[in-house]
Amino acid sequence: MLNMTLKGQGPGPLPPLLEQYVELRDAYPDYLLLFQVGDFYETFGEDAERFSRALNLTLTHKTAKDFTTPMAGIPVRSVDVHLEKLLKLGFRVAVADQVELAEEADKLVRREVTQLLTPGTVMRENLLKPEANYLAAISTGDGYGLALLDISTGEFRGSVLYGKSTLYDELFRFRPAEVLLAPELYHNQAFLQEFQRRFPVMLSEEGFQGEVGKAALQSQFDPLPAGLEHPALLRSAGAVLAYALRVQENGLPQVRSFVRYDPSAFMQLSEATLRTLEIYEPSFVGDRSEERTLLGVLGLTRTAPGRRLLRAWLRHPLVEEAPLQARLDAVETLVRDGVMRSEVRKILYRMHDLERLAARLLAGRASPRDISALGRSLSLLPELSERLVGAGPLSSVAERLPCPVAITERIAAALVEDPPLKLTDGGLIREGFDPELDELRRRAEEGRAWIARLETEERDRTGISNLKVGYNAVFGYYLEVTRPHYALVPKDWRALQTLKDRMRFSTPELKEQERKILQAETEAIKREYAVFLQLREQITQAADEIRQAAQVLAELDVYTALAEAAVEYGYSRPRFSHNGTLDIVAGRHPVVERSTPFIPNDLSMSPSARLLILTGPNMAGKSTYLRQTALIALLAQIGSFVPAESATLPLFDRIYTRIGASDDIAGGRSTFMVEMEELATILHNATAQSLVLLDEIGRGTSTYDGLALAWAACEHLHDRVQAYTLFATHYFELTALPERMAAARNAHVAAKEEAGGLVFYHQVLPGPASKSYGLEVARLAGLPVEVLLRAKTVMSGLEASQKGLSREVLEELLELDLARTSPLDALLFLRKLQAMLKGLSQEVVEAPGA
Ligand SMILES: Nc1ncnc2c1ncn2[C@@H]1O[C@H](COP(=O)(O)OP(=O)(O)OP(=O)(O)O)[C@@H](O)[C@H]1O
Repeated sequence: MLNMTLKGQGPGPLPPLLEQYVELRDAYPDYLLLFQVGDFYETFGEDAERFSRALNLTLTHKTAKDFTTPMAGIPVRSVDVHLEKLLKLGFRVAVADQVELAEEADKLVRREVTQLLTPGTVMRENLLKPEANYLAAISTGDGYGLALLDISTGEFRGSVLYGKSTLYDELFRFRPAEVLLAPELYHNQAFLQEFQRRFPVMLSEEGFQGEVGKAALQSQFDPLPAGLEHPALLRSAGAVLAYALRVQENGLPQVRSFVRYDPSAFMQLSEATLRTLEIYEPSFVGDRSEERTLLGVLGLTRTAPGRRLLRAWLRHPLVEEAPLQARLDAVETLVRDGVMRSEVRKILYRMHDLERLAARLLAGRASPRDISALGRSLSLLPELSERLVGAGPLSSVAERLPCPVAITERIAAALVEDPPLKLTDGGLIREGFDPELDELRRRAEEGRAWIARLETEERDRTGISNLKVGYNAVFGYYLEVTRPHYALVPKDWRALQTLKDRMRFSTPELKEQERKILQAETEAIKREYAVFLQLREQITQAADEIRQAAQVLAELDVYTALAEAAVEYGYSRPRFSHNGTLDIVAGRHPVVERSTPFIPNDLSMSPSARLLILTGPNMAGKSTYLRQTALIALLAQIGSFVPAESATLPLFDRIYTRIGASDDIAGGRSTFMVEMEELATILHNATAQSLVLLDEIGRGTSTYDGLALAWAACEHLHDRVQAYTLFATHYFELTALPERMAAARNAHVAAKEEAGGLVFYHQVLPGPASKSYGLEVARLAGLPVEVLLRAKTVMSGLEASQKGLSREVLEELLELDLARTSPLDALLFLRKLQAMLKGLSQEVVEAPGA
């Protein structure tokens, strides 16, 4: 239903311009309408207020007779910068352009919505980052159906996920730019709130209406792709497609297939793990620089598809050895052959984003520049292929790399070196490519030559020594004569224009030549357009080959980047053990070592030594040690070399981390609650093939609760789950675990108190730490001396009071006068003491198994 109102004031009716605005705005209720008025895109009323707030623009007012309303606008020429910001802020934008020229001053020109833009369906290159840009849809019914579509490449995939946390983990890996929620989720307040908190992106329930999804799928695919049998997945895939088709009215020919994938076929990494390991972004909120992330260190790819693929590999590490060894073989070849590596990297550097070029080609949106870039990129393939042939494991890459020579040559023959952006301006097709075009150009050239000759010929004929032939847009070609020569002007010249000291003339022959030139030029432009479309059509036939080339190149790019990192940072090839041995010699943290001189550390584990209790002062490097172990395992399982002198690892099915405080105040969950929820997930889901890293579990609650929980969690992981567990803790009581558990070991990070204060060695050694250095670290951090002294006193008090409790018992004993105690009294007294001790032991350490 239309809502023909606009926030404003005044008794009068809406002026016609605003009426037109409101009509268009109401036709796209969920979009911010940018309404072209001459050189500006304007917004009015509430939208103007929203728009100006979002982009920090000045809010003005549109005032007409008896009516005034808020107005905010941006210049048409800088619209892209603003669109980018709006999309990032999660706006959907409809752009309404003037579609006719304003002939009379007060006539209302026609305007139409010419573009719809939403964060998840952007196709225009200048509004996209190199990373994948996903639109996701989620629905329910025997699990969650998750569909993901990146229309900039045509990637379309989906999965069925069981459990909300699995869904969140998966979404966190893909980071969609926009999400469509089925009504049952969109109208579930609790779900919606939680979802919005986790994924602050554009959300709506669009695409799920009635049968639109099914219809969209049927129009896109015939028959429906396999994998869409699951009802929830079918609904989500339909919704994504229907929504994208609504925005991209010319269809989505680049979307040619659907892949259903199973996340359990890959190593599982929870959202918390991806965050704490700082794979994509630093967890420290004040620092958003990518350098502090794994991707920042490893991201030495040279092409956009390579960059996307590396992200995809990090998202889904493998759990099978054979494909990992194949990746590692490829990386190793490039590690060993530095010359080849640098040559390949040089070639890759010159490649354009073939994946997106192919998508634009299929979507009929490739510009002359796109085709030219495509041609230049494809022309590098033979050289690259040649370089890889015979290069051991890389030969298979060369074999899979298509070389569409005919297309490459055709582009080179057809397009000029540096074609214009617009295809309607001409000047894009080379001489000699199309005879008809050549003929038209020859005709225009002939006319121009005739005119060039005219100047000298007419000078000679008339005796006007400074006669000039000129051109302007109003009169076309003219002959120009200055005042002193007016008398020499022939009779048959027609005056066009009189200026102060000169006159301009035309002749029938000149007009005729001009007409010929103009006609030939116009036809040439038309012909060029037709030739270009034909060329584009022919190249589109090769889109699949181009796509395949893009994929193979992306893979090669990732291998080369990983090899470059391996050489640059001194990584080694990991080995996978079959007997469960984990043996890391001189392991390092790949990110921390980039900014600090790093002390490498070893780690040895096996099924018979699978729980490591790690103690040591704060700041010693416990978390770093835990994280580096996880990162080494993760890198090994994407097929990368690892930061260690040598590393042998089992293939892990999951990596779980519970490191660092992460509270969720907005979500109403305390630090402790978040910690316990994450611990619960780990204890429920970890297996004997999982790597579990726990840092100071239980510190968010009272010491005894915390210790008891930590103890019980360790026992569970050791006895039941039997996962590889690294447990960093400040509870010294836990160092007693190895005495009770066969596969538990102690290790500590060395530090020593010296005259100048605490010295950290960052060295991991066997056995428990000797003492806690909490107060010492607090002193290093600059706590006021009074507070430190008081803390010391309190600590001695606490220690004494722990002992004191048992002293209470002793004092009772001492006070007992044995001479006056009957046997019955003695018995009763003993019972009292026992009760006291029982109360005490319950309160202090009721260590399980103690
Ligand atoms: N092996 C190492 N070599 C060099 N520097 C290190 C090493 N390990 C840690 N560090 C440095 O020490 C700092 C503290 O490390 P980390 O946070 O791992 O300590 P921690 O023992 O977990 O402390 P806390 O118990 O307070 O959490 C890091 O920021 C890092 O710069």
